[in-house]
Formats: sequence, structure tokens, C-alpha cells
Amino acid sequence: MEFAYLGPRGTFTEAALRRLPAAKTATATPMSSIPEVLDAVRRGEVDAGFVPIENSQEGTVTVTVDELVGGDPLVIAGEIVLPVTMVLASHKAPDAIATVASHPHALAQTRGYLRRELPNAVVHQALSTAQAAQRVADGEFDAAVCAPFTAEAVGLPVQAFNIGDNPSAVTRFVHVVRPAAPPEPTGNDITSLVVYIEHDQVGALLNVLTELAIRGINLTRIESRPTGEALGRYAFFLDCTGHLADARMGEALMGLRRICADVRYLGSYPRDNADRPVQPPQGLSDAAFSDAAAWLDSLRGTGNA
Ligand SMILES: O=C(O)C(=O)C[C@]1(C(=O)O)C=C[C@@H](O)C=C1
Repeated sequence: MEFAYLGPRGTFTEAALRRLPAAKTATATPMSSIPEVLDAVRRGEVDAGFVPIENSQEGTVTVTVDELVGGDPLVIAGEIVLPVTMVLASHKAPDAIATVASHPHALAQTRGYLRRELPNAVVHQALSTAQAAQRVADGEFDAAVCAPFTAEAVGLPVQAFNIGDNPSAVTRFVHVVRPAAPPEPTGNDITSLVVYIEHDQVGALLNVLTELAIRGINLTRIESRPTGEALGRYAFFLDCTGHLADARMGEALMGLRRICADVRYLGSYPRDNADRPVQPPQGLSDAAFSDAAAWLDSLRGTGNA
């Protein structure tokens, strides 16, 4: 099993990949951008990819979502949620720092600290926190915002710990594969979808949400992304609690298929979350669905009941 991940070595992505059960015995190859990781999966050069998708403070990693919404189909087979603790890594004391570099998400998560403590420093974007740290070690910039383990790996002293504006910030990473059957249901799963609605139709999004709500499907995230066709053309990226194998999820997917211009299934996978699973409401369990199906069969005279 071979994984590609957003590198270089020392990124938060690599730290999260080490926690993924499916990657325990896998080889892991760092790549320099998210599209490179996903294209290596699409081309079959690796078995799987691992990339960030969402941060609790800064929101979506749009490159990842746009690749999943619009590129050749891929599916998500797993997720890891990792606390992201940032440090200021530099050989210089904070008052001597003129330039600071990091990944745009890490810069956004430390915006308050940087404005308060380094108001005159020029901020530069890097491809990842680890690349920023390496460029500081190489003398290109004065300071990097990165993980404590990254600073240590490149031999940079830490000038300030825990500089994130929100100390409980987490980033969610996804394990991505070519279209394949999902892992077995665990009772606490997410199904990701992209729905393309008919344009200029009153209530189109409400109709999508209704198909989910009446089957007791809970949304943990909804995101609209431009399709690129024209202004006002959006696709909706949905994370729903439940698994493709659940009767209510199957019914909801069929409902969406009937009313949407297109539906892209992006995988069902175990949720990395300590919260209790969202239970199906009364009358929407798999048992309730099979009971109702048996009843209908009996009315039609087609069942065994
Ligand atoms: O630069 C890294 O270390 C990454 O793994 C990328 C990334 C991101 O894209 O959000 C991951 C976690 C942090 O939120 C900041 C950066």
C-alpha cells in the first residue's frame, strides 16, 4: 500500500497520516501540492492520497474541495481530525523578525498573534508549514509559523509556543482513493456528496435539504463552490452522517438523484470524532425501513409476509 501526502516531511498532514489505521504499514511519499497528490492517485501511481480538507478556524481547504467537486472522480475512504498547535520558529528574537512565512491556513490561524506581536513583519505564503520552516532554516525568511515537531526537525528554536488564535483549533484530513466500495459501516460514519442543482429553480436547495431531512440525515457541513461555468453556478458539497449501506441514506440518495441535475457520491467512511453517533429518528432505522418494505410487499401480494 502506497500513500502520497501533502509534504514535504514534517507537515501536519504527515503527522495526521501517521494516525490513520489504513496507513499503519503503508509507504508514504511526500508531494509538494494537493493537486499533485490527487493526480498521483487518479493516475494509479499510488494507492491512496492524504490531504487537508477543513480547519475549525479557517474553514475549507478550497483546493481539496474543488478537486473533489470538479476533477476526475475520487472517493474519501477515511478521515483524521488533528489538533493543530502552532509555534513561532526562528533563530531571531521576535523584535528582530522582519519576515515570517507559512501556509496560508496557518497564517490565518495565527492572524491575531502576528498582528499583535509582529506588526511590522512582512508575511509570506509557503506551500506548507514544513516548507516555510525549511526556507527559514535556509535563511530565506526570518521566522516560520509551524508545528513544534517541524521546528525541531529543521533545527529551529521556538520563540513562542501556542500562538494560534484558538488553542483548540483542529484540522480535518481525508484519505482519498480511486472510486471503490466503501469501508464497512461502523455506526458512526460520514457520507460525502456533491449535488449539482437545476439552475434558476425556486427552492432547489430547500428541496435537496428536504430529501435529507425527511430521512433523518444530519448534515455536518454544507459548502457551496462555483462550478466555473458562469457567475451564480454553484455545486454543493455535503457531509452527511450515515453510511451508503444504511436504508435511509439509500432512500435519500435516490431522492437526490430524482431531483438534482447531477449527484456525485464521494464516499462513506468512519467518522474521526468522539461525539456520539447521530441516531436515526423514530421510524427511520434500517429495521423500520425493512418492516415498511415487507408491509408494502404484503399489500401487493409480492412478499412472503
Ligand atoms: O502545511 C501543513 O503542515 C499542512 O499540512 C497544511 C495545513 C492546511 O492546509 O490546513 C494543515 C494544517 C494546518 O491547518 C495548516 C496547514
